[in-house]
Amino acid sequence: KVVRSHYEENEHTHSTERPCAVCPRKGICVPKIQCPAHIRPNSNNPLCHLEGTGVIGVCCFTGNSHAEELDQVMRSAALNRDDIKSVHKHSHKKVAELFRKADDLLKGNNSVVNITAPSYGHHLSMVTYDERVQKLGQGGLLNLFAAQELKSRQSISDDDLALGLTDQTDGPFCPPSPNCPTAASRYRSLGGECNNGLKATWGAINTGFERLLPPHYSDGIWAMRTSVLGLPLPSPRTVSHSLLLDSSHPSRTQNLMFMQFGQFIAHDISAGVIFTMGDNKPIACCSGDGEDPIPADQQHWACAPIEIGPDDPFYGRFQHRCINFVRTQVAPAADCSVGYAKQMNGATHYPDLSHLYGSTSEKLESLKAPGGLLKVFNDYGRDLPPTTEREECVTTRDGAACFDSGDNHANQIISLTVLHTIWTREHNRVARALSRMNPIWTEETVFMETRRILQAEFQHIIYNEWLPLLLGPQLMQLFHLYSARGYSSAYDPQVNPSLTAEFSTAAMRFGHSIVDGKIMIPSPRSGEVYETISLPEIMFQPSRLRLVPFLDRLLIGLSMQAMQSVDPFVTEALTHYMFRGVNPFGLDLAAINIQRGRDYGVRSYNHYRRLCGLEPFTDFKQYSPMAAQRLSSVYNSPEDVDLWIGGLLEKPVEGGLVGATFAQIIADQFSRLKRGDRYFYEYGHDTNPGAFTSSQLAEIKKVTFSRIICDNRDGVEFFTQSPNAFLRVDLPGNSLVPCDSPAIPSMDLSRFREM
Ligand code: HEM
Ligand SMILES: [Ca+2]
Repeated sequence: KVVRSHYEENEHTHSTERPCAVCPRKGICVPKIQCPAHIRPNSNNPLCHLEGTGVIGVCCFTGNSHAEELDQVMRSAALNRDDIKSVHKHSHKKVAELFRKADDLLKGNNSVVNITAPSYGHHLSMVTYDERVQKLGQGGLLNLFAAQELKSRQSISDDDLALGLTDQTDGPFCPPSPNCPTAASRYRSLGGECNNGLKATWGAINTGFERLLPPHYSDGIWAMRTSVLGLPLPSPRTVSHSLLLDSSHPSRTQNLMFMQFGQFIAHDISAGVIFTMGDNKPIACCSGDGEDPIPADQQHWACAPIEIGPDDPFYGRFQHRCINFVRTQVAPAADCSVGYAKQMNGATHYPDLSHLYGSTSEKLESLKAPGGLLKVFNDYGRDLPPTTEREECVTTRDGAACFDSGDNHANQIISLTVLHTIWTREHNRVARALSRMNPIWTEETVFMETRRILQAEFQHIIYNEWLPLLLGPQLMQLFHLYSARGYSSAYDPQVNPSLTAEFSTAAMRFGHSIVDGKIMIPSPRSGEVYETISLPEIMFQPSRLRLVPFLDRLLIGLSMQAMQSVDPFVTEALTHYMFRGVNPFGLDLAAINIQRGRDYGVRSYNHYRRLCGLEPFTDFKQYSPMAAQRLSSVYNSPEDVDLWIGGLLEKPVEGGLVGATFAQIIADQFSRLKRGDRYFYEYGHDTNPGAFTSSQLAEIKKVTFSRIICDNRDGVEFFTQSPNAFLRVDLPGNSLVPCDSPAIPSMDLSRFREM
């Protein structure tokens, strides 16, 4: 039988008979993206057939994961000791100088973002209160400047740098190693450390994003990318307003709950940590409200403000020439090595509900209530998340409320706050049931067992319900993402679960295209819209949650309203008005996404096409005529196109929502998060120290998101729910049914009674 590769039309026709089905030299046949080393010059990775699919992959010799293993072998000569010593000294001096300069800036009155400015909302979406970050961030810079200095002394080559210098373990800063218990804990650690028996920091909070491909920094280390033609890249704001229009294209299948759940997943696993002034104050890079960039010699060194052209169709009206943008902190490598910048993730990389429970014991303690419960704000008989005194909501007038969460970002948009509410209630529901069944358990046991069950429910919903709708059946199968029948045996201790820069700055941000600028709140009288809320009105303004019928109405509204499609159309709520508060303008999230990709040193779009085995677009004409015309009006070369933009222009994969490049970056990420997580809910006792019994696992696998909604909403006006919570209710087979319908099964918690 002759099969044609679906990845690369002209590549190769060959037979599924041996030897194509078998890799030489103990190579493993994997999708191309899982073997980044295959695109290196001189690499010789034979093509092969992926098991059972006829799809073409490559024979990979680098452990079926990152390019890392090979990098170590390829590292050239060791560095001279004296050289290193003087480099360390230089680096300490430079960091001390920078921080002194930043302190001086604080004395002026122009350096901190005003609390009423839209950029303050941006800051609140990213700020971390983890005290360890300050020192780690400085350490990251120390090691970074050491790399810069070594390079300027010509002690290391560009190739060495691109390969990450992973065996050079002599940077000026060494992060503290985690203290792992000798016997593995039954529960995940709060910060994600000690998951991998040998690599204790893999997937932990405050560690770096890994990457699929070596970075594109213009100095090889941290400076932001320029055009391949040596010119500056177009301003991200120009790209945004020239390419991304606001026009409604509702999805024919998915509802807004799919969107909202996506953001909820994103907040669990991905949270870039940006630089701040002392005391966590937001750095200002523009003067006033955004009139102009602050002159370079007076700017904070972490500033990379986005320039707005004088003829900007929106910001021009306000004579604005600048959008505030602060760069992401750099994480020191666990092995103290020096090298190019890897940005710091302020969330545990695993989907473990860290945004619900917090990632430090101090935070967790502040969220716990007696009886193994999570604290709530009991609002006239309804449980809402606990309120916070921190200034992070737009109004503080009487009756307003602002809520706490594990990650401090739950108020960003009210539909996100609603999901935090639902999961808080689910914790307390399960905890009460466990505690009734197991009266001898301590409060702590009740709490930790409940957390373990909720983490499993959440993972099950992601892999069983959410991802298949995003990626379509073929990639789900190719990347082994479907749930197993019983236990899964996919764990691989060689796989680094860490998020990739490409996933966080581009592929997973497909979600910004599916946001609708308005949320329709239905009235209990069927078919009528009671209220249409414009999105910027509910950013950092969650007080509506206190209105008794609101939570139920929003939940049903999210399931009835279509989400937007993944395409180059993004709502103005995000591109003009994000976090506007009381201002006539807000921020442009699209421009921020593009700048963030450049901040992380993510390569241009074509590199990832090649990585996925797709033909690169070397001529703008290879895009659709409309896109080609717009792209060529802003970019100097097709090799410059930003990954997030290129990805949004692709047409969706069969049965999924995103195009081939995003789909593969996302599939690769969730495959790592499964294979590289010893505590993944489907693993048995041979792998997982907190494994479920097979009958418990079978109960967990009955859980759907519709069940979680049914069990935890108020049930005041609406009593029905669609079986698939992420699909439109007008699809055949998904119309609203009562919550006790067999179409929405429940897990039997009696399986969790201790014998
Ligand atoms: C509901 C409206 C949403 C708003 C207002 C919003 C806003 C934001 C903001 C302000 C950032 C930080 C940008 C930066 O400085 O780099 C961000 C990052 C991000 N967003 Fe959204 N977002 C929304 C929905 C979504 C959805 C639906 C998804 C996914 C399905 C998503 C995925 C992400 C990801 C992956 C990041 C990167 C997080 C990080 O590592 O820092 N967002 N978003
Ligand atoms: Ca997490």
